[in-house]
Amino acid sequence: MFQALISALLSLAGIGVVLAVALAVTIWRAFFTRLASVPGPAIARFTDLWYAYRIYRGSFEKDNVRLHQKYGPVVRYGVNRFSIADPQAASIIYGPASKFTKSSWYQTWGTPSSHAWSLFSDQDAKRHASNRRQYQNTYSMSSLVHYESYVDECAHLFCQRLSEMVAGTDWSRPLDMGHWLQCYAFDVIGMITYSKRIGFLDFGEDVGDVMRNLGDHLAYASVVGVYPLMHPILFRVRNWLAGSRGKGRQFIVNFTQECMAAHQATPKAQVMVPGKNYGKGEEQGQTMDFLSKFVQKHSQDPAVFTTYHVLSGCVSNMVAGSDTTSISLSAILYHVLHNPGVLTKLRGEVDQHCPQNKASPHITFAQSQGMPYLQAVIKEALRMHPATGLPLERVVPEGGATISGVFFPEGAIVGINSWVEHNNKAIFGDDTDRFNPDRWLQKDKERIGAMNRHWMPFGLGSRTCIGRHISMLEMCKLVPRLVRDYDMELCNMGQWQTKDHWFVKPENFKVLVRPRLVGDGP
Ligand code: HEM
Repeated sequence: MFQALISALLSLAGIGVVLAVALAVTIWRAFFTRLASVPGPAIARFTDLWYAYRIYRGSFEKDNVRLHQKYGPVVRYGVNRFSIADPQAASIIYGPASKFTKSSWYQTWGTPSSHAWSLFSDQDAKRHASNRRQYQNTYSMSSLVHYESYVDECAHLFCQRLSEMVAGTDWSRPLDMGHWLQCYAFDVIGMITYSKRIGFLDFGEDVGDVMRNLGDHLAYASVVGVYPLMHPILFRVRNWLAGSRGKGRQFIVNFTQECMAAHQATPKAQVMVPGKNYGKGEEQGQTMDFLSKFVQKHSQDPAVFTTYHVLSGCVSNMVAGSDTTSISLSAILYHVLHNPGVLTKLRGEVDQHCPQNKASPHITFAQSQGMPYLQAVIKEALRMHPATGLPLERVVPEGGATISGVFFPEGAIVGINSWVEHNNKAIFGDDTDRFNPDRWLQKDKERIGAMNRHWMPFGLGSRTCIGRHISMLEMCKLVPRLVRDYDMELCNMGQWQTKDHWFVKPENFKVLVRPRLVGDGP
């Protein structure tokens, strides 16, 4: 009895000591370290819960811009987390010579095991560089132009579905354009990865619950990433509760494995695109999808390109390749429809370069590259609404770093949010709030060079988006086609609602659509 009492008192004393030490460390960090003078919300000095809560609320891209408007170029948003808005910062943090690595926030984007790396979440810079080299070729622009027919097929089906849905409705039926654009982007990824549409465009719905689980993964990983120590437990508990198919990321991994098994079991789909003239050596049957390329790489060198590389490459496509592109496509359409002057100019350019032709409705990537206004519209929309909306966090390397006049010791987490960078008037001009594609067409080449260096919808440096050429191909082909062949009107002319769980996704992007008759003005 007496012994039990002593041991209980000792345990209590132990807990008390741990709490006291934690409190002392928190107070010391908040008030007595070099970084104590960095301004920000008072509560963020003491706990990262403020940041986790703000992510959960889903509008951190706006919060982040406001923080800098209130506190200046360097802002604290967590105990050891700092957001930077300074033109000099990007090259220090993400530039070619940078030794900054990804922060622990990225851990929740992978499966909790030190061996189960993913290209996006890997914090080990050496391993990442070696793995990235393995994939780089497959994602290069020169490889991707061979996939045009895959994109054409999905663009064709997308337009067919639009026409079917609005046939005879005379503007009366609003379409959930955000959803349909995600169907398009997901089916393109299916075609490129497995030579097979997953079927979103065919059914118009969330085939196999994939979109819902992707959304679940984003919400989970973005919030729990602030406290990654919880990830190994939460990941297992969530999946155990969900049953055999798993939840969030694990569900996507399982779904990917099913797609891979189906691909390996049947010969590659041979779908010919209506209206497309296939040139010599360009037949769709000759284009190798990503999975076939990965499998070939594996059989050539199984020790270097392992079966895990094959799976991980396909999972990356599924997780990173649909929301990002559909959000960017939504942003382009939203801003174009909000600005009738831009629509008129864009349509004029498209009509001139590729007039309507029912026999051959596709717009080639090469044609899209010959339309400077289209390129400026895409760039400006991705400036106004980059798909990712949280700081791209990096850890300050050994020796520390001075950024925007503040010395950050080794281990501090610093990051730039593309929403903040794209809002910087010193880089993009005084009218950053205005959708103005012409800013990319001005004569001042130096200014354009600076804007290009700070345009970061696809990130910057060694961790820049490996899939950006895929999405550019998708956007460059679909946008001019929609503008040329359809009249569209926004249903809610006010601001749209978005949710930022890493990807800043529109929630109510409703559009009225009507096929455009040849010769119609916008
Ligand atoms: C408009 C579309 C897209 C946008 C805006 C976008 C955005 C980004 C950004 C900002 C990053 C860097 C994140 C960071 O530094 O923390 C990134 C990385 C990545 N993206 Fe994309 N992405 C897009 C499309 C795609 C597609 C289509 C794929 C694959 C098919 C893809 C796969 C990846 C992968 C694997 C990474 C990690 C690369 C690495 O760390 O080496 N993305 N993306």
